[in-house]
Order: sequence, then C-alpha cells, then structure tokens
Amino acid sequence: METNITWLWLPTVLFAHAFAGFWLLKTLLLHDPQALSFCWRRRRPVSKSVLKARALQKANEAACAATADVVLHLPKGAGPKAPVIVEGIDQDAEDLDAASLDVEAVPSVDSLYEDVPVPQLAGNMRVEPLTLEWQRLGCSYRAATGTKVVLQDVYGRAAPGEMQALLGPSGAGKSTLMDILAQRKSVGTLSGVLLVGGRPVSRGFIRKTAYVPQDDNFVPTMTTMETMRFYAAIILPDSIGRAGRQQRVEEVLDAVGLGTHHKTLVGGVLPGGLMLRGLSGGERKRLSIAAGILAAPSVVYLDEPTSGLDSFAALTVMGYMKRMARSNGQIVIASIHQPRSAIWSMFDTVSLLSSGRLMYTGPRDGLVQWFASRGYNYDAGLHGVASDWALDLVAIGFHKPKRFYGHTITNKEQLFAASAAFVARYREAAGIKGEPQAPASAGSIAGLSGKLRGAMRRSSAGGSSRAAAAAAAAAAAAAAAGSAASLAPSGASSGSLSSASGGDQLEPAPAPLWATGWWSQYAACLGRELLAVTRNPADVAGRTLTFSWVALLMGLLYFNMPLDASSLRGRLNLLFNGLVFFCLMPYVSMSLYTADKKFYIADASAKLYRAHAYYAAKATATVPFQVLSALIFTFTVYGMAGLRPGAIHILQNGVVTSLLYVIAVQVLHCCAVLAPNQDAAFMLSIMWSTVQLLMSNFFITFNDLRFKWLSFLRWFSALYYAFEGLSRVEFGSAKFDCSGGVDPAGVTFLKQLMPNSKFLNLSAVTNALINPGPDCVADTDALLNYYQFLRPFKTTVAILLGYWGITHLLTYCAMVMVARRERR
Ligand SMILES: Nc1ncnc2c1ncn2[C@@H]1O[C@H](COP(=O)(O)OP(=O)(O)OP(=O)(O)O)[C@@H](O)[C@H]1O
Repeated sequence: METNITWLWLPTVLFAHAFAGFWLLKTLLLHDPQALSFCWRRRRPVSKSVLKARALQKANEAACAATADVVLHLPKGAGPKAPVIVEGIDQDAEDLDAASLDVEAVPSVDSLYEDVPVPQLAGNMRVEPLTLEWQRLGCSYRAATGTKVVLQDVYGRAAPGEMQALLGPSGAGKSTLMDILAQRKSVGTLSGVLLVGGRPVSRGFIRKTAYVPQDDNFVPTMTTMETMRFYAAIILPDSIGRAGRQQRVEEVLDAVGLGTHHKTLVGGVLPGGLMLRGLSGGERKRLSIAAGILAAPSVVYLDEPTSGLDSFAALTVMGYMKRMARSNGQIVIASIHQPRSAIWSMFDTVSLLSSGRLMYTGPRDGLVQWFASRGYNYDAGLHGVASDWALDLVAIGFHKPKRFYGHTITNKEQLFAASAAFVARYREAAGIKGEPQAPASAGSIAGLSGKLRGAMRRSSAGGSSRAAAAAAAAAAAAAAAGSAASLAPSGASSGSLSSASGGDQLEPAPAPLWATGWWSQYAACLGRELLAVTRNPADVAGRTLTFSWVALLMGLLYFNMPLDASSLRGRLNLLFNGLVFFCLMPYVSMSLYTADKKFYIADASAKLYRAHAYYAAKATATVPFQVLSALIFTFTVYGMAGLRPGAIHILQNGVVTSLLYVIAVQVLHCCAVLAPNQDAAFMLSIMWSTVQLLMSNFFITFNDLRFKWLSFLRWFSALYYAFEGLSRVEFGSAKFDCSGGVDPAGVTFLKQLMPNSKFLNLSAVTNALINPGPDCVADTDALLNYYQFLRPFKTTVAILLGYWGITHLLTYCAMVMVARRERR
C-alpha cells in the first residue's frame, strides 16, 4: 500500500530547488552581470549619473596625474639636494620642506586638488564648525600585574578647518586617545576633560562626528550604492527626504572617486570563508571615508587612513580630506604612521605621543623647533621627513646608533622628562593651575561618556572659563613651539573660518543622540540584513539545499512506511532523528553568528542605530527563512515516509519542528554572542546540545534514571518538548492495525535471547504473536503513556514559544552587554 504523500513532498523538493536556484542566480549575476550573456546579447544603456561620474573621475585622475608629474619631474641630474622646480607652491609647504627635506617645496594641496570636487551639502545640510579641546586626558586598565596606564596628562585642541596628525610609535596610545575624543571608549578608567566649543561634551555630540576605522565594517555582498544608502538612511535626518538622501549619496561617491562604482560589490571574505571579489583596498578606504563624511560631520576621526594603501592612493585620499576640511570648516584628526612628505605637509597641527605621554601638540612646523630647544636636533638631509625623525626620537627600547641620531631619547626616564617639560610648558602658557594629572587609578570600569561627563562636571565646577581655555590653548601652543606661531593652523586661518580658530569658541547646537527615528533605523537594518542573508550563498540558498538534500536522504531511508503497527518503531525513530537534525543544523552557521556579533559591536561603537531596532530587523529578516528551511525539511520527510495522514497533523508537525529549529538557531546565536571566541561558542553550544539529546526521554527514559533528581534537566531540553509534541501528533488517540502480527524474525530473536523461556517456546504463543487475528488493534496511547508524553499539544507549543522568547531575550541582553564592554 502506498503511504507516501506525493502531493506534499514532491512540490516541496521542487520548490526548495527553485527557491535556492533563484537566489544563487541572483548572486551570480551580481558578481558577473554578463554571466548569462550567452542567452541574450543586449547592451545596457549607461545611466546619466554614471556618465557624470565618469567625467568627474577623469578630472580627478587628471589632477592626480598632474601631482605625480610635479613630484616626479626633477631637473636632469638632480641630486637629493637639487631644488625641485614647481609652480604654485604653498607657503607652509615651502617652509616645512625647506627645513625638513632640503628641497624647495612640495606642491600645496590646494594646487594639487583644485579640480577635485568637494561635495556640496545637500538640501539644508550644513557643517557646524566646532572647536574641540581636551585637557588632562588619561586612561588606565586593570591588569594582572596592577594598573596599566596607557594615557596620562594629554592636552590638545583642534579648530574648524584644521587637519591634525596623531603621531606616535606603536602602542603610544593614539587609538586610545582617538577613541576618547570620538566618545567610543567604553573600557578602562578614564579621566580628563573634553570640551566642545568650550562646553562639556554632550551625548548628542557623537552625531556631529564621524569615526572612520582602520578596518571597515561593510557587508561584502552589498554594492557601494547600497552600502551608502544604508548609511544615509541611518545617519541623515529624516527631514532630508528620499531624493535629498540619494543626491547626497551620489555627490559623496563622486567626490571620493567612486562615482563609476555604484554597482560594484564591496567584496571581501564572507562569514564561512568564501571570498568575494569587489572593491580594491584603496576603494574600500574611500568608501569608508564616504560613509564617514555623508552626514557632514563637524569632526572626522580617521584611524590610520593610509594603512594598506599605495602611496598614490594615500595621497589622493588625504588630499581629498584636506580640501574637504578646509572648504567645509571640518576638523580632521588622523592617526598616521610614516606619512610621505606630501601628506605630512597637509597637516596643520600635530600631536605626538609615546608610551601614553604627550610629547608635543601644536603647529606642525613647531615640532622640530620645540625639540631643538631641548637639544634634540633634526638634520633634514640625514633624517628625512620630520615626522619620521620625530617618531624615531620618541621610540625607545631599540638600539639607536649615535652617528645617525645624535642626541636622542633612549630610555623611559628621558622620555618622561621630555614629556613633563612639554606639559609643564603647555600648562604654564595656558595658565592651568594645580598638580598635573596622576595616573588614572584602577577604579570601576565605566562607560566613556558617563566617566567623561563626570570629569567634565568636576572641571566646570572648578571654574574653567571657555574663553580662557581657548586663549590658554592658543598661547600654550605658541609657547610650546617656542615661536610666534599661533595655534590657528595656517590653512584654517587663511580659510573662510579663520575667525573660528581664534579665541572665540564655537558652541555646539544641541543634537539628538539618534539622527533618525526607530522605524527608519529598523527599515534600513532590515534591508541590509535581507541583502546579507539572501546574497550569501552559504546562507539562505545553501541552507535550503542542505535541508532539502538531507530530507531526501532521510525520506528515502524511511520511504513508504506501512500504516500499521509494524512501523511504530520506525515512526518513533524518524521523529527523533529529524529533531536531532534540527538541533545540529545551526552549527553550520556558527561563523555567521560570530560575524554578526562583530558587526553589531562595530556599529554600536559608532552609535549608528538603536540596539532594539537592529535586533528586531535581524529577527524579521532571518526568522522567515529559518522557518521556511524547517518546513521544507519537514514536508519532504513527512511526505516521503508517509507519516500520519491528515492536514492538521502535517501542520502540527511543521509547527513543532519549526519551533525547535528557531530555538536551536537562537541558542547557538546566543552562545556566539556570549563566548569570547568561536571555539568557546562551540563548547557552550555542545553543552546545550548534549542536554537536548540525553534529556529527550528517548535514549533513556526519566523513569530509568539512576539518579532521579537529574531529571530536572529535562526543563532545559527543548528537544524533549518537541519530541513529546511530535509523538502526540503522530500517535495521540491513534489506532494502528496489528493483524500482521509481530515480525517472525523478531519472534525468533526473542527465543534466542531467552532460550530458557518455556513460555516463548510454546508454539501457541509464537503463533499468537505472529498471527494475532484480523481484528488486532494497537492503541498507541500506550506508547505515549510509556514515555509519559501526556501534555496537551497546545501546552507543548506554548512551552516551546516561551523557550524561544527567553533565548531571544538572552541574546539581546548579551549583545547589548558585550557591545558595552568591548568596542574594538
Ligand atoms: N583593553 C585593553 N586592556 C589593556 N591594555 C590595552 C587595552 N587596549 C589597549 N591597551 C594597551 O594600550 C596601549 C595603547 O594602545 P593603542 O591601541 O591606543 O596604541 P596605538 O598607539 O594606537 O598603537 P598602534 O599604532 O599599534 O595601533 C597599548 O600598550 C595597548 O596594549
């Protein structure tokens, strides 16, 4: 007798393959739009925006090529000291390079990049020029060996239109300082004062800043345009409107030279290890910058913007930033290693750190003068670019040949003495009274903003006046440089915002913490999640196929089970095996869950969106696909094996299996968030899975437990509840025909197992077992009683729903907690 339900499993299998094929094809076409060109040959019209972008790109390249010419075209026979003949040099660059390179000049940024467009601000967007000032900043961590001070007594200031370099050897504290300034620091004991426009920094200040990290946080399967639209939807205010957002995105992409790459995938390594071709390293960096400047921030922090770029790409990126800062009155603070001379000349001011101490802060050309006043002399012919020399000077722990370095800093004592001298000079010139900052003690680890705000309140109570702070900083910098140079950077002061960089502080307008509402954030995150899951071949498409193929295998093994008592064991085994598969299958996606965590932490540190908006979007985007996969598996196996007929039973089976699968996914996701790394996440998950299997009541019934009290573990086994639910659906109030009797092979086995049983050897007994009669009926409620599966189906579903809800709650709390703890 045919028991398999063809109308159920065959369409399910066909649908699964068509569904997975659809997403795979879409992904293929995204990677290679010409992949199906053998099917049709049609030239796609080039859109107006792409044509415009191509023209701009050409202009950009021409400007950059001109740069290359200027720098490379030395007069014939020119030696290292021969003058370079260029036109249009900038006075600052000339001063610097005369001193540092012993060449006449490096061309000015303005002359190099005058043709490169700086994006106009869309609609009613405007940059709010702000001054930034920090005093006595400190940071320490609790370590096994005691308190580890990584930043101490750091001062500085930045004015609108200024580009400031953060220099220092590895481990000097540059990233720590930048994290504090960008309000991203969430670990460690922090101290000091951060003033914006002379006022204590407020929560909303982060909306006026952009932090461009060294490693970006883009979804590899999204195009540049989709990526920018996501950021636009999150960080541009709702009032700009859809058209305004699109205009701004196009402008910024054009400006950073990505106007012709709207449809290029970002690319990179997908969670799971698949490598996607996409943007080059330099293009990714430009995309990071584009995302950073989208909302016209007042302050842009760049964490090592040139790392990983070739020197030409580095020059292009920094040249663009310089022009943007100057044109829009934005502050750019960039941590940087070994800038080439042309890039070094772009910086207006410098902060030099070493071992967490401030070695210098002030105008770029005051750096050499300050150290010269301390007896550390710079020889341009010998030492190269001044920044390289300064880095060498403050690096300790290495052998420094005297012939090359002359008088230099070689140990901590000398380093701390030089730092103390600079800080004392700075404080004296700024009129800052009181003791210098003591090392931040290892107190409780607090969130950055709370800690800083606390510190700022104390500072305000101390009567620090805004005007005095500004004037003091300027005076200090001038004094520190030992020259008449003012803090106002030459570039900024010559620009339209010169007044802003003088003594008057620009006060910030209050800003809300979030640029957009909950729904806008939810919609943007949902769109991004959908693109991420549907375009990753290992996600939706790969999982659908895996579910379908495993189901086909399982269905073939149990194909067409007879609808009588002889199939009872097979049915029970099949139900259990299917549930085990649902518990194990989420392991294949562990890399996706750990990648999600990394993504969220990075976005949370930039305060891009509300945690609940993100979480709700993630669940909305992923749960339907999870349920679909579970149903594809269930319907295929159910139909092929021929489980209990009836639509209601099929539906109830699907509800339970889907619930178990989403629970298993959620538990593994939670483990990935809680665990410090993927290995630990696997360990946690395996502990959970072991409890699921052992406490399912299948391998060992609770009645058979040696230590009965251990049966409390069943409350943690979602597999147990699901098994109970499925058993009730399959066997509840069912009557199975048993007229076929017990399999004769089984009876023979019993006889061999118990050779002394006289009763079994009676032929009447054997016959009764093999031929129990035509009216034999097996009441499967006895089976349910044996396993103590007595709960009503609805109760089981309610318990599974509650279990799922709790796992979501745990994951959400863990995610928020982890994001608070670690930001990088
Ligand atoms: N969470 C932490 N716990 C303990 N020490 C830390 C922590 N984060 C950073 N540090 C230490 O703080 C010091 C400064 O680190 P930071 O990353 O700011 O330096 P950096 O100048 O940016 O270095 P690099 O140029 O190599 O990136 C380093 O010694 C680093 O080991």
